[in-house]
Amino acid sequence: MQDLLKVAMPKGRIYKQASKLFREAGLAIPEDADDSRKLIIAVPEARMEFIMAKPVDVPTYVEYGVADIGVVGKDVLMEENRDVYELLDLGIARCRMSVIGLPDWKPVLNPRVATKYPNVASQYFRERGQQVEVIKLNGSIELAPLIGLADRIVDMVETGGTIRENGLAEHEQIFEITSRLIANRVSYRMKNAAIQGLCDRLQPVIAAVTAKG
Ligand SMILES: Nc1ncnc2c1ncn2[C@@H]1O[C@H](COP(=O)(O)OP(=O)(O)OP(=O)(O)O)[C@@H](O)[C@H]1O
Ligand SMILES: O=P(O)(O)OC[C@H]1O[C@H](OP(=O)(O)OP(=O)(O)O)[C@H](O)[C@@H]1O
Repeated sequence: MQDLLKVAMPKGRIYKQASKLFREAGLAIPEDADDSRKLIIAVPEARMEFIMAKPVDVPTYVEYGVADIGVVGKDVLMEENRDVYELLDLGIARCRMSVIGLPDWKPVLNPRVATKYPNVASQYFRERGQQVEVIKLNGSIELAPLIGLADRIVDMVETGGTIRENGLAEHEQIFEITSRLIANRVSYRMKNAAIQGLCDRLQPVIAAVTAKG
């Protein structure tokens, strides 16, 4: 019998898109899992078990091997820098990471940059030879330039609605972001048939979705 795969699934905005993709790949993901508060969801027909995680924790579960594979945004992967394999670009939860500020922003010496992504932001400005003070926040990042905590922010932009409604401007686009399928290094060897089988089922679905735009 095929190995059972423990899958770290992000709760929240990625889950709906990931479960849709898995269903389109022919996996029997129960519909009632979408609105459930259960943290461990058995998906017996697909030989899977979903571990419902906070998105930022997915690479941690996978690195430690308590999940064999996981679904996670590239933003989180870059920030967390965990020792995991990145297997597939799933093409879902598409957005971008950008530098944002007031429209009339002018460069200052040693500016403050607020973000949920201190490692990515520090590296970005370091590579450009710009000295900045990075301030870590956990949400409502757009507040920072509005109330004078920071000169600029590094944050996600999807529809652009949040920056528009708050009178902010997107100064630089840093990366295009999509969600990725990641694997624990040992699981990838020990459960290779099951993991490869999943990738083989997902790939044509991803190609079709990407072709549609
Ligand atoms: N508009 C968006 N803002 C932020 N992230 C987005 C957006 N659209 C897609 N994403 C992707 O979704 C992932 C999860 O988003 P986020 O970190 O906001 O978690 P969430 O689903 O709101 O759950 P939680 O609030 O519990 O962390 C991000 O890491 C990113 O890859
Ligand atoms: O371009 P948009 O479509 O408006 O999406 C971008 C917004 O969505 C995210 O916030 P989220 O909803 O996760 O809230 P939080 O970061 O304040 O928790 C992100 O941090 C931006 O604020």
